Amino acid sequence: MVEQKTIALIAHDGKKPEMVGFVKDHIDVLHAAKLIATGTTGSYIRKTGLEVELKLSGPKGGDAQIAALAAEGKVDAIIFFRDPLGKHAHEPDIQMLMRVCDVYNVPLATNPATGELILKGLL
Ligand SMILES: O=C(CO)COP(=O)(O)O
Repeated sequence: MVEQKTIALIAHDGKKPEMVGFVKDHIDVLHAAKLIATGTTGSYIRKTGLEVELKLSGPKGGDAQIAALAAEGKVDAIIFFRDPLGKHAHEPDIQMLMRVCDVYNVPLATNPATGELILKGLL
């Protein structure tokens, strides 16, 4: 049996519509994965009908929770649509998540084009 992949989905507020569009465009492949998401992003993704495990909201520690899972080898890829035009109180957590991905060689997509390549390679 092929092992189910775990994918984390995260989007800043300015990028949530793009994340929902991305999820809808790839809903068939995403059905095959175990999905986790930061709280608010996940609540939007649920509306597409996909099952997703919700972590805390990003600013309340959700990015840190997902980073911890990545460090433990429990996440196969992270798709994180950051808003490059926004300012975030939890910027240290965002940087930490990206750093952990580099420390542990976890695939990290920060835009839909890369997200698509990751899904093609993984699922
Ligand atoms: O802030 C986030 C990522 O840094 C996303 O968190 P939410 O999905 O809870 O909005």
